[in-house]
Amino acid sequence: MEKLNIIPHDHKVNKEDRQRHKKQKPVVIWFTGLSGSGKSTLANMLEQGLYEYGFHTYILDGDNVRMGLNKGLTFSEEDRKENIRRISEVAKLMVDAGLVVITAFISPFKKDRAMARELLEEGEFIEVFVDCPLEVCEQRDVKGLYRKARAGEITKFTGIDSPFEAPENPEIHIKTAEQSLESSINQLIDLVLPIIQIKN
Ligand SMILES: Nc1ncnc2c1ncn2[C@@H]1O[C@H](COP(=O)(O)OS(=O)(=O)O)[C@@H](OP(=O)(O)O)[C@H]1O
Ligand SMILES: Nc1ncnc2c1ncn2[C@@H]1O[C@H](COP(=O)(O)OP(=O)(O)O)[C@@H](O)[C@H]1O
Repeated sequence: MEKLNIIPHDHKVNKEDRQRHKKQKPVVIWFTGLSGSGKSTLANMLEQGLYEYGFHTYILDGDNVRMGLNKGLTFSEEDRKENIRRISEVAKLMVDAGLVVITAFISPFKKDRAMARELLEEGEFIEVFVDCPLEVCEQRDVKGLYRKARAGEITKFTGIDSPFEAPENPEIHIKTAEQSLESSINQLIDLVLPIIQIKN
């Protein structure tokens, strides 16, 4: 491979400076779960809650990523991997900028989530398993996509003809078919706040 002469710069203002400035510990809160499990709903409510507490946050989700940065990527295993790789690199930059980053992607493959975790430093990757049985997601069918997938109008749909590999040891586990929305968001806020607060 051709050698690229890329030599990283040492910047005067570093990650620790930005962290002190924003008075928060930057992390990635990584939601994973089936379509319709509740990722976007919980990500939005979490961001709203953290915003009201004064934290600096940013949500990365399908709307701002698959229509922009990752436009053109499909739902093949290879493209999903590339989707997650780019999202992880962007999330890492945002952590470096001092933000609390919330990502809401199906991210169905364990090895891709492991790659995202490995890009970050110890304690910076908080995996949230938004756990909901396929039958319930299918009943919710928020976007009508399960019906289309069952009818064969969409192929490689996660849970139908494409796998979802559930996390084994997520930092946070939410069962959205068993818990109310209120209990789910309270659980999230209670677990996330102590992680991102910096004691003076
Ligand atoms: N084939 C197939 N499989 C799964 N999902 C599909 C598919 N086609 C379109 N959609 C819609 O795209 C959203 C998932 O995109 P993601 O970027 O999160 O997927 S992945 O992480 O790359 O697997 C997903 O959004 P959510 O419902 O919010 O999860 C779907 O609305
Ligand atoms: N405990 C819960 N947590 C999150 N969503 C829930 C819960 N109970 C019911 N729901 C509903 O499930 C649906 C989840 O949709 P959405 O957030 O778009 O899922 P995803 O982003 O994973 O595709 C919403 O209509 C939401 O109101």
